[in-house]
Amino acid sequence: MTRETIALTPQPPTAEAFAPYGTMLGRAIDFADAPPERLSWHEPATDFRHEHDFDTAGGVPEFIWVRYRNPGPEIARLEMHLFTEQAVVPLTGAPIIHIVGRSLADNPDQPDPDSLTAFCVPAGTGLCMAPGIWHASLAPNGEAICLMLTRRSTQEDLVGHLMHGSDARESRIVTLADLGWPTLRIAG
Ligand SMILES: NC(=O)N[C@@H](O)C(=O)O
Repeated sequence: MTRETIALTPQPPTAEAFAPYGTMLGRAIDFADAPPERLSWHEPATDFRHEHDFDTAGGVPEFIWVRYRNPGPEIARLEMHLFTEQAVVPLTGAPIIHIVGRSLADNPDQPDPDSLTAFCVPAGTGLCMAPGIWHASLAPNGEAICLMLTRRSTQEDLVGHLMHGSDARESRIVTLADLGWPTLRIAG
């Protein structure tokens, strides 16, 4: 790899732009005219609609509360979860920069640098990643509190790895410098 730096310019999340990585949550839609399969309801005081059937591959789903404080702009590590989808929904005013990517075609345990995209995710929208999607999150505008939906066994496995160094059986975490990558950063 000859590039000095991989610089990603965050883009707004749209259903189309995020489709290679999973499902965008909270896309703009006319609640009053949502198609029947969206199981929606609209009245003067309330709108709601179906967004997504969350898939944990049979595991126990788990909500966790996440506080991101890493301002970036560099991203040192990427991680992915082998079996479960994972959704991240910013709750406070500060948007997050969520970086996602897919694995190399010939090595599922390494991200493909050419597949990376950064999204600027404001409160009120969210991203639900498919299993195997590499990711990292930055909070350049101050701490961002997020709701996260994941799989309990994946979380237990991840926390055990982070706290005690046990083998991660349900996730992969890579340090990009160990892969010989140039600096990965958010542009600007
Ligand atoms: N799962 C978890 O707790 N955190 C990471 O997966 C993350 O994306 O922040």
